[in-house]
Parts: sequence; C-alpha cells; structure tokens
Amino acid sequence: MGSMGEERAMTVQELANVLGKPDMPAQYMVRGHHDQQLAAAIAAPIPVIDLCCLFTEDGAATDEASKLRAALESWGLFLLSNHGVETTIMDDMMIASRGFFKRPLEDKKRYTNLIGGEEFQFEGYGNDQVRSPDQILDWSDRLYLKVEPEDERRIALWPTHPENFRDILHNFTIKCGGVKDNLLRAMAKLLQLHDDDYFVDQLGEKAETNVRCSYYPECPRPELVFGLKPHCDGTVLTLLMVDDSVGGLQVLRDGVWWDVPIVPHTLLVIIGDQTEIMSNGFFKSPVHRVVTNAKKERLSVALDYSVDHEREIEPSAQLIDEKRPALYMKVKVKDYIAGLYEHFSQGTMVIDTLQI
Ligand SMILES: O=C(O)CCC(=O)C(=O)O
Ligand SMILES: [Fe+2]
Repeated sequence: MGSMGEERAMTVQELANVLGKPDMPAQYMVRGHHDQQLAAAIAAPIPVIDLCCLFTEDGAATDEASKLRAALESWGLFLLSNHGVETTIMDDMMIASRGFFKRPLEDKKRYTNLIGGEEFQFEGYGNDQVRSPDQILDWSDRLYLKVEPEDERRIALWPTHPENFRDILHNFTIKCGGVKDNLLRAMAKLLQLHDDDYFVDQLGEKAETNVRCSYYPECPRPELVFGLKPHCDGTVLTLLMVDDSVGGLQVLRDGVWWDVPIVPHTLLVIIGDQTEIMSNGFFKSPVHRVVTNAKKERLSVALDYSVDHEREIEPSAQLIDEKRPALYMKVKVKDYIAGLYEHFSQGTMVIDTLQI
C-alpha cells in the first residue's frame, strides 16, 4: 500500500476485500482530537412521528405537532411513519442500491466520480474528494446523483444495472418529494409563519435534490475507523432509509453519542443547516456520524433537499425580534455548500462561520 494516491484509487469495497487487520491504512484511522469511543452507544429515544396524523383535524394532530416540535428543537432528527411511500417502493430502492454495489467493480467504475481517473466531480460512484494529506478518510463508497431539477439529471451516470435501477430511483424520488413538502408545511405551521408554504417556496424553482446511496463494507478496525465522520447535513433536510438489520448511525446530543434506532419502513428525517438558518436556530441541525461494523456490511439511501444553489438564505424576518435577533448571516447557498465540503474534510462545521 503506497502513496495516498494509490490507496485512494481503490474503493473501500476493494480495500475491505484485501486487508488484514494490521494493514488498515493510517488515513482511515481516527486520530488525537477525535472521540476514540467508536463503540455502540445507547439507543436515542427519538420520537416516531405519524405524518398523516399531523394533518388531521382533531386533538391528535395537536399532540403529534408537539412531538414534532420537541424533536425539531432537540434531536434535530426523528422517524416518520405513515408517510405514504409504499413499502414496496422503499424495498425496491434498497434492493436496487444493494444490487448496484454487488455488481463487479469494472461495471461500477463506468459511473466513477473521477474524470480521467483524477479530477473529482460530485456525481458518480466513488469516495469523497481528498483535499489534504491529513484528511481522515471514511470507510464507505457512495453513488451520488442529482435527481432534481429533473432536466439537470446526468442520466449517463445512472446505473443501467440492476436493470430497473433508474425507474426505481425516479419513483422513489417522486414519492419522497411529496413527503418533504408536507413536512416543510408542518414545520412552517409550528413556527406560525404567515404562509405554510414558506419553506417550500424558499426551495425555489431550481431546488436541488441529490440521492446518496452509501455502502459501508465490513471493517477490520471498527474501533478506529469512521463509516462517515461527524458532520451536519448542509441541506434543508435529508430523508434517509437505513439498513433495516445493521445499525451504525449515531447522533450527538449534549456531548454524548447516541445510536439512532432502526424502525423498518419508517423514514429518518435529519434536519439540515439550511433549515437551522432559515428558522433562526429554532430547529436544530444535528451532528451525526456512522460507525463501522466488523462483521456486517451496511447500506443506506438518502435524498437530500437543498434550496436552489443560486439563491441566498437567511433567518426568516418573521422569526427575528428584539428578544431574538438574527443568529446567522445571509449566505448564498452555493458558497455555503462549497464551505461545507471544505469543513467536512477537516472535521469542522461550516455553520459556525455564519454565527452572528
Ligand atoms: O448512512 C447513514 O445512515 C447516514 C449517512 C449520512 O449521514 C449522510 O450521507 O449524510
Ligand atoms: Fe449526514
């Protein structure tokens, strides 16, 4: 195992196949300033919110809305049931994603995120960009694709195997889009914004949605290696489908890491920085990470929703007054996302740079 370049030319899946325990490349190992405790933690008591119930006309809706508010103000993530995405669509998406990662390497590399084997692009199959020699690498491979705006899809990067991958991803995107809009309306209502469509409108005509199919192979050194290092999602929100048999996602609250529980066929909602900013800090974007597992591989499929990258975001004027001034500066989404990746590679949080 030679230089950084050579190691990075390998996917984590390839590394996992060739490595023995003592051979873990140093770049994957968590060092000094990080919490060394990558073991399983206690299950986080995060609520399960019934999406339909939020829109009924009775007392149950009020109770459900209070649960949602508590989750948004504390954990910044929660599980969503009764969301309307059929279990068959969810299962198909997981199976298609698993099917893709099981394809021979040569086949997957047709969708590589390295142009000419070198120049990094966000879309495609591969790992994160290596920006500095001291960056800690994550034990995961990913297929990352822009799914909306629909006319900006780079269809050549969408796998043709499994054969129905493209159709399934399209259907999953459509179904989840409706869930996202309903959730954003419920959130605007909780903040008593004048218009329930406040957040939906903020997304803009050219709102960007990306899918992240992640694959975390078995890892010979789970106590030292992140599946995905601590980060906040830079989005408005993320809808996540996690592996229903292997855990690994953890959330930080008050300095303690908690395991995020698995409830099959729910969607996990993670609030992103853009919502924290627009809600003037009322809703929290949680720090989360993925730990690895020595015996089992793990998969997840996430859809992340962002405001149009050409637009600016700032705390809603309706949420600012003398008692609570604006907590964040205005920022162009494109610049925010660029900063996010820079900070992510260093293990720091870009939202801290916007605080007033
Ligand atoms: O794989 C997971 O459970 C979480 C992935 C995640 O946090 C991300 O892709 O931002
Ligand atoms: Fe995340």
